[in-house]
Amino acid sequence: FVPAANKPFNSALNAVSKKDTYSVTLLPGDGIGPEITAATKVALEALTTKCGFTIELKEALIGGAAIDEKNDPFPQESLDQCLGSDSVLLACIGGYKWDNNPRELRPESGLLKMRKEMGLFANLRPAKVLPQLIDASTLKREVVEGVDVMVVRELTGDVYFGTPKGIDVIDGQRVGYNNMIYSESEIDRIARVAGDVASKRGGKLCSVDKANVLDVSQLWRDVVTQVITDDFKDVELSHMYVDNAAMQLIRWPKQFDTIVCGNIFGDILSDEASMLVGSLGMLPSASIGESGPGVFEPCHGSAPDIAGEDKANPLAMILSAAMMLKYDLDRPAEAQMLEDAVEAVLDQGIRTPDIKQEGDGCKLVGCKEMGQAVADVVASMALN
Ligand SMILES: NC(=O)C1=CN([C@@H]2O[C@H](COP(=O)(O)OP(=O)(O)OC[C@H]3O[C@@H](n4cnc5c(N)ncnc54)[C@H](O)[C@@H]3O)[C@@H](O)[C@H]2O)C=CC1
Ligand SMILES: CC(C)CC(=O)C(=O)O
Ligand SMILES: [Mg+2]
Repeated sequence: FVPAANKPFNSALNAVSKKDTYSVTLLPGDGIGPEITAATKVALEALTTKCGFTIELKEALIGGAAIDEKNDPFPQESLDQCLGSDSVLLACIGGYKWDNNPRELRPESGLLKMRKEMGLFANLRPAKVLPQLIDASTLKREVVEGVDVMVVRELTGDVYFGTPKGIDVIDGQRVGYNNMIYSESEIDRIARVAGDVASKRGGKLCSVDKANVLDVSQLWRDVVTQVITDDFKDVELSHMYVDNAAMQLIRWPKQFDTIVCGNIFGDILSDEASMLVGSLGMLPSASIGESGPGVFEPCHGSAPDIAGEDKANPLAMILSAAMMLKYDLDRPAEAQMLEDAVEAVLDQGIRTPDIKQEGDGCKLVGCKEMGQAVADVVASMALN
């Protein structure tokens, strides 16, 4: 597992070399998924037209949509299609309709299966505060201005996958249990990704755990310490208990550069970090493994409370597409164009409801119009 020196992080991916035509699997999923997918397609199409290359987007089923059609939240044919693509772009899954299904027939099981079967053990969740959105955060301007944190979340272990698990009747009452479990090798590989990410960013890595109470966290701390001190000598490593980290992220987030943590702590802390940025609808992510295509997905869920109302913010998915261009498709310049276009749209004062402030003088738009606005900017950009 050798870090690639020329990459902004150790993707360790079989990233394809730059070419004219790419195949990408598109997983629209549930809730706001189809809406943000449509908006992202419009933006991507403008980009590929402008830059003269092709991304062949082929849809596949995941989540509730797959349950409804195939009685399986991640059918084998979807997995095969993903594995055969250059990359995968996912919207989001889940919804009330499937909440009472047996566990194996819930949308979330499809998402977990996809991550496990594709070996996507590292999830990179950048929370970078854009100057245009400083006032969209519920926190004070001086707290969030300039924040740039990368959460490196382990994605295929922890309580989400540990066994034994279940709900049994013991001594006449129901008892529910899951197992928080990590092997040394699982910790080692995520620590190497985090060390590489940190060394290519600000050089500071904070490992978050609960080693004061949990044995699994003690092992986490021991292995992370060994990997970083032995093999990433330029990285300054610190450790923090997760309860304190949750508080420090709000108190003074600028103390963090790169954070590494297990699956559940990373899930929670990254949603928290989204409010530094202003909205969960702004947070992209990259899910990567040691080989094969990555999956690029917003951090948020299917937002059933606003689904079908053209209110969703598509920028997290559009920024996830930018991460895909950069890390999986060898198109860093085009990724930068998409990111620049998002900022230009925000500069124009265009806002979906989640990032609109009362009296800010900005124009309120829906999901569709936001996607089109990004596409319009891309179409008007000069090529270098
Ligand atoms: N990766 C995925 O597909 C994920 C799926 N889920 C699933 O999503 C469903 C809903 O879960 P929640 O806990 O409500 O989390 P959620 O992330 O879907 O929504 C939380 C809040 O953020 C808002 N929000 C989320 N994305 C937004 C966007 N792009 N634009 C504007 N507002 C946005 C929602 O309206 C809601 O108020 C559940 O079934 C859950 O299991 C949850 C998290 C991740
Ligand atoms: C539905 C969960 C399994 C996923 C989640 O919350 C996430 O990946 O952020
Ligand atoms: Mg989550």
